[in-house]
Amino acid sequence: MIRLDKIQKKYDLGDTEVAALHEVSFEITAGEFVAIMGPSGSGKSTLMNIIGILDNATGGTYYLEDYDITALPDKEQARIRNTHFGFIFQSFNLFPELSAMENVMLPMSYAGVAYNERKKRAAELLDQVGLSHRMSHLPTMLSGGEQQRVAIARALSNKPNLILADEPTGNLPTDKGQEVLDILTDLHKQGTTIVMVTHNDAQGEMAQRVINIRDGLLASEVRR
Ligand SMILES: Nc1ncnc2c1ncn2[C@@H]1O[C@H](COP(=O)(O)OP(=O)(O)OP(=O)(O)O)[C@@H](O)[C@H]1O
Repeated sequence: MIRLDKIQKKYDLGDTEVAALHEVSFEITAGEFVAIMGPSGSGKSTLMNIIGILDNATGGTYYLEDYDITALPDKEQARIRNTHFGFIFQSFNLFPELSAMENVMLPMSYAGVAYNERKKRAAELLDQVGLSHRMSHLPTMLSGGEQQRVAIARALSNKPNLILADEPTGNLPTDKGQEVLDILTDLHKQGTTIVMVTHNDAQGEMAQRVINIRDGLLASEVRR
């Protein structure tokens, strides 16, 4: 599904350069649950941003299904990003002026789904994450765990093949983090491919495969 071939990322800071990734190569097969682990500053978020086509590599080739992502124009990259990925971030990233329901509906409007269908699907997804009683709440009226569950419902709205989760439990207390992980584990059982950045060893153990990044290099890999 995903193949990274010698992916490099350099950030140009004018008079200096930061090399965040050095020739990272690996594949992710459809249906896998992969954890990406490594110390702070090792390049995990940079790697996730490249996989999710939120940023471009400065070297190497990224294949997603039959697409050579690195060779595509921005517009085509955006279309693939919107149709293939669901994103979950550490800081939830909900729109504060939109209700839970409207936040979940939003990506579907970008994808051209009709209003009634958007509303129906958003209600189903919020129900799936246990928030059918919170649909009209604004994010500020929701707890952190509830906000992250809205973010998961939003990530699922366009039926993505792949969920990219960057420290999804980083801002949550342990019990609420566990609820989020349980939802991700269920999604994986239903066939969704999941790539998750985590600092937490116990969470890494929930994945089938752990990719360890150190100083922008793939340091080791563990498969279960
Ligand atoms: N926009 C940027 N401009 C310049 N340097 C950057 C930028 N983003 C990241 N870096 C640098 O690239 C390296 C990798 O950063 P990255 O955010 O990918 O690490 P990380 O493993 O996700 O860290 P953390 O666990 O702390 O989130 C770091 O040295 C960081 O300072």
